[in-house]
Amino acid sequence: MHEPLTAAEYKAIAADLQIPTNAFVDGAFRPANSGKTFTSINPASGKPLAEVADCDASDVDFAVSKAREAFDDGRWRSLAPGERKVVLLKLAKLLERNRHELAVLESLDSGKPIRECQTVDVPDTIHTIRWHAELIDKLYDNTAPVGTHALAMVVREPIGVVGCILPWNFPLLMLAWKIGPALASGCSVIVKPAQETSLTALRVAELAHEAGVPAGVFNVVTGGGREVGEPIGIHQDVDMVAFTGSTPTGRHFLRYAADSNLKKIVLECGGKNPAVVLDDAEDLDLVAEQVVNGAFWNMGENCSATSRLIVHAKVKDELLKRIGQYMREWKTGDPLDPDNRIGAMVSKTHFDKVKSFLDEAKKENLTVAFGGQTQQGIFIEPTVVEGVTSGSRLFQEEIFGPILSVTTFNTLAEAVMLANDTNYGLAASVYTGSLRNAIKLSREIRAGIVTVNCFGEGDASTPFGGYKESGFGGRDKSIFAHDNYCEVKTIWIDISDRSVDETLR
Ligand SMILES: NC(=O)C1=CN([C@@H]2O[C@H](COP(=O)(O)OP(=O)(O)OC[C@H]3O[C@@H](n4cnc5c(N)ncnc54)[C@H](O)[C@@H]3O)[C@@H](O)[C@H]2O)C=CC1
Ligand code: BAL
Repeated sequence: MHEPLTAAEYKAIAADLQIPTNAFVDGAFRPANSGKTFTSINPASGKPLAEVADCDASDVDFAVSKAREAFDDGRWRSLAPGERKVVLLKLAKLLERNRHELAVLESLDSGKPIRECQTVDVPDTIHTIRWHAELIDKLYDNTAPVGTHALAMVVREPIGVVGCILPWNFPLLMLAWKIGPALASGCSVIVKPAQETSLTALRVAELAHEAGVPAGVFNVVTGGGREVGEPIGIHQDVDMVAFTGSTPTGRHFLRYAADSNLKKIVLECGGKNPAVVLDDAEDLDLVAEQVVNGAFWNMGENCSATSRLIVHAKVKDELLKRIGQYMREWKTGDPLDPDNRIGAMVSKTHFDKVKSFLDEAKKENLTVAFGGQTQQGIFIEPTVVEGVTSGSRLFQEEIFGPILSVTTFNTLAEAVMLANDTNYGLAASVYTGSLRNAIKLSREIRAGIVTVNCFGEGDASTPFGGYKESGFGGRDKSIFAHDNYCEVKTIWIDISDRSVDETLR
């Protein structure tokens, strides 16, 4: 279904793209109230890709009023779940039909390799929308065990108007992780894409409208964090914010909620994810392949990227040799060429941040085992740095780029201590031939996702989110995500013959 095209075919699609550039509010594209735009850059070429509406608080106010209107009059929330499902499945179909265009737009806007856009970002986006659509007419409400004198119904209701604040590393997929359950549940959404990557969200909103999502239910307001994100965060009429991005920005949203209407906040933030390799790991080739994929997939611009290799001292040299071999398959270059697995960093600002960690490695006299170079433009080669200790910035800080640090240990207790020795707790991988060690480590590592003898993020049916400073308030994906977008209401119906005095007792 998601058959790859050739580089020439992708370039032909790129040349013909109709790029959406205005905000999408109340079922129509609109420029910013101020008429201002910002330039979206193609990170691979450094050239302008589009002039996008640079919205502000007045655009947010308008979008929220339309989203509220749509929520209150019930044009979406009051449909039977099965009716919302039909519309969302139609959206999935339209996404499928436009899959090549969406993949190319995503790649041009973010610098991601097209092979990943085509094989992961777009199909997983479609699958996520389908999964939540298919779930929604199979969820039952409950009755509480209160006895026969009353019927106590416990019902879920859509929470209302939801702000979805998106990052730039998976623009389509993070959109789907938020709007999938939010729209299926009956909420209205105001999506704020990252400024670096606004384009695919606009196209999806247009397709959702075509699929039959009513006007006002799915709005996209483009612009900066301070100009659009903050007004959503402090808005009195936004009931919830679902956020993916950095931990410092996540903290802002907790403050916005505290300073406004105590809106519900769900945060999916950064990670500093370990791959722990024990000396009983059975197949070091498999370990090397998985670690390389975990570290360098999406250029390491991934909150769940494997960024710390914590390896038993006995197997470190052998594993690094094999990692070096697998890294040869990870060519850096033009993201629209499906042979390349490493594209451009998302922006010059982010490139500078990631490069500063290469400089830091030099400053700390660490050994660069592989890579370590930048390439013309804002490309960074996959890099492995050895001898990193827990005090190093490379060990503690989220790099969000293709840099893997290597630290050795000698005992299991030391491995657990190192794995847990950061403020983050999103994901971890454990490589071992012992079932006992796999279970022990999976339990002792404080992270929301632990994979055994593989790297991965689960699938649509598994919750995604972190412990500690990696997350707050709920999980993305799976049936748990629906809880984020719902209030729980108790409806108590007394059917006893008792007097008021008796029922009060
Ligand atoms: N957990 C994750 O998936 C992500 C983590 N990051 C981390 O964050 C670092 C910085 O990247 P950024 O793009 O600056 O991420 P960010 O966390 O600042 O941006 C995420 C979203 O929040 C918005 N935003 C930014 N500042 C805001 C504010 N004060 N109020 C309201 N909304 C605001 C942005 O416009 C964007 O839509 C990266 O180097 C990486 O370490 C970045 C993107 C995704
Ligand atoms: N790995 C998918 C979620 C994220 O990076 O934000």
